[in-house]
Amino acid sequence: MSRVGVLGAGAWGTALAQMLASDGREVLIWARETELVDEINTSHINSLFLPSASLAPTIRATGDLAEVAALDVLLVVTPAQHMGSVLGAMPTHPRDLVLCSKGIEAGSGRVMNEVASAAAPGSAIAVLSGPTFAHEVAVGLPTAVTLACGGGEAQWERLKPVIARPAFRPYYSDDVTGAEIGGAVKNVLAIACGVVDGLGLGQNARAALIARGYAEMLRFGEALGAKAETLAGLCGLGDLVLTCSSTSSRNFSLGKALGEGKSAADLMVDRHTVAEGAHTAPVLVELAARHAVAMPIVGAVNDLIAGGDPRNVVSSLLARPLRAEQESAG
Ligand SMILES: NC(=O)C1=CN([C@@H]2O[C@H](COP(=O)(O)OP(=O)(O)OC[C@H]3O[C@@H](n4cnc5c(N)ncnc54)[C@H](O)[C@@H]3O)[C@@H](O)[C@H]2O)C=CC1
Ligand SMILES: O=C(CO)COP(=O)(O)O
Repeated sequence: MSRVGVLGAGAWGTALAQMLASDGREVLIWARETELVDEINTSHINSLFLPSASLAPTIRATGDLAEVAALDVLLVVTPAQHMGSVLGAMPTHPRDLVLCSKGIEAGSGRVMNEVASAAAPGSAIAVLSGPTFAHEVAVGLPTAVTLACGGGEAQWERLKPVIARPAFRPYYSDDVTGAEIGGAVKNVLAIACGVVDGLGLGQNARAALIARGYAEMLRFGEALGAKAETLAGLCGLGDLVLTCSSTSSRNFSLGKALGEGKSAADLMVDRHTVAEGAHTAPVLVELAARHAVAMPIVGAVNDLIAGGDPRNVVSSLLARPLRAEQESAG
């Protein structure tokens, strides 16, 4: 049986470890925080990032990257901005890396599979993404995800018995780029939907924003070589609908607080959980410009993160010239 582990003991890494351990198998999880290693091993809880879950006794935590490097399959669940440094600090890498983080690396503009391929050139890379709030997965509520395998069907055959559980259904895809873009872009759009909620603009506005945001996701994906049908699936539209309609989303909640008038700087300082969309928005604006893709909603979120007034930003969006719904200029 493949030896499996998780890199990163935030809410999502911990929930994935719990999901993997639900059939009694042993799961190793790497935690950056020493106190978390001790707590998971002795009290079987993660009070820092997923306090609601009572963890399976077959989950063992380690702070030693060499231990997780020796596994067969490693789910990589660090925040997007730290994936390169954590993978780079590992002495070797497992045969299969399954990337579960959602974001784009600031500065380089690299999507996660580019970051991972550069840090671990010998590993086969897959991307796991879909509608998956950590606290629901941790208690065994059902969901389904896209498992996009850069190693094609041979990798899918290796990974599906390791990852599938009765309440956790992976669907195969060969479109790694599409799976990554869905997760990265929806985080930014979730901030926008939170702003609409915080400003009290109504449910019509939110639905319109989801549809127009999805059009931005499709245009951007197409420019980077993603398949439209991937973005219409679990990792795109599925995750967009979830994250854009719930205060369980950190991105949505961040947007809601911005819409309610809190300052972006205050909201970002001292966060101990990650709202990836705030880090993705600036780099996504740069990439969209580089590829000549119109992404006005992403641009508006970027303006808000930079300190713009939500009412002015929404007014500017609403004042854009009227055009055909399917026009590529957005
Ligand atoms: N929480 C969720 O429901 C889901 C999260 N994700 C994605 O999973 C990724 C991780 O998110 P969460 O587990 O929710 O994180 P979290 O917000 O629960 O925890 C923060 C994590 O960041 C780590 N961290 C902080 N500074 C670091 C550094 N300098 N180097 C390396 N790691 C550092 C902490 O150790 C901790 O694991 C994100 O990309 C997120 O978008 C994806 C699906 C669901
Ligand atoms: O990606 C997620 C659910 O699929 C989690 O969203 P947040 O990071 O906004 O909480």
